[in-house]
Amino acid sequence: MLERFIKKEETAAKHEEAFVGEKENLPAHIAIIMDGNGRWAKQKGLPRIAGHREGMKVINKVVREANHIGIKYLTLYAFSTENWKRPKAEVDFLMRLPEKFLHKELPSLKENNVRVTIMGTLDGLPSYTIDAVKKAVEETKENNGLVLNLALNYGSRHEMIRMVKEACREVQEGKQSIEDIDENYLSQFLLSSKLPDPDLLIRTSGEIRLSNFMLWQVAYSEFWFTNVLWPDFSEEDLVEAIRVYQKRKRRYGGV
Ligand SMILES: Cc1cc(N2CCCCCC2)n2ncc(-c3ccc(F)cc3)c2n1
Repeated sequence: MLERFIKKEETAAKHEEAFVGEKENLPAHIAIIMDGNGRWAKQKGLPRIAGHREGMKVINKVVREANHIGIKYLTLYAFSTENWKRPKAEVDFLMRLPEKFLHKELPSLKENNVRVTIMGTLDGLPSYTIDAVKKAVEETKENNGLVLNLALNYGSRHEMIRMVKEACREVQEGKQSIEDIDENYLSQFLLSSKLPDPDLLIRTSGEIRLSNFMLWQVAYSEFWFTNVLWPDFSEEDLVEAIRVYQKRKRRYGGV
């Protein structure tokens, strides 16, 4: 037990050292497309759901490390509107994960002052999934530490259609003129309207695409792609992504 504690402290110290004097240029908001779970399982001759189960375990490590480093917002792409096309058995398994994750992790999230928010459409999700996420949002709403924003039943094009409809409705009701519609006005209708846009987007498993994820919000984000499959993603991978981000943002006194 002591060895594990020492190891954890050494790891934390190492990471802290990596950022000593480099706290500036930290990304306030990191968004992650947690990809590669099915491939991880296939490589090990396991069913796809084993990859999702393993992928869920990684979240806790990443949340803890992000909180430790001082990241303010962490958005994780847990389930897209396109995921409904997967086999029923896989979707049923996935829909149980929010409840499983929160049953196990909510106490430590609360202990670490993490606020849980959900970005997506809860309509159409199973009641046990809705109940679990609503409970987590309610029980962490006063926390002011890391915001863990879970994209659940989320699709950026759905979000943009909703945004346009809201704007049209306000114009129809005379609350807004067409001439005054600008980025700022439309952004208020985003599902992520209470969060700043991601500074850094990470995608695992080597895929180089956005997959209908926060298309409006990542317009000016830095992207960091890694071949690491999500179940193998580690604190060191997160630190590496942040370090690359910091190097890109370093201006050496220039503009
Ligand atoms: C559908 C789904 C899939 C899911 N995977 C595990 C992680 C790898 C990627 C996909 C599979 N995870 N992991 C955590 C959640 C979750 C969602 C909402 C919430 F409030 C708390 C936890 C989750 N939800």
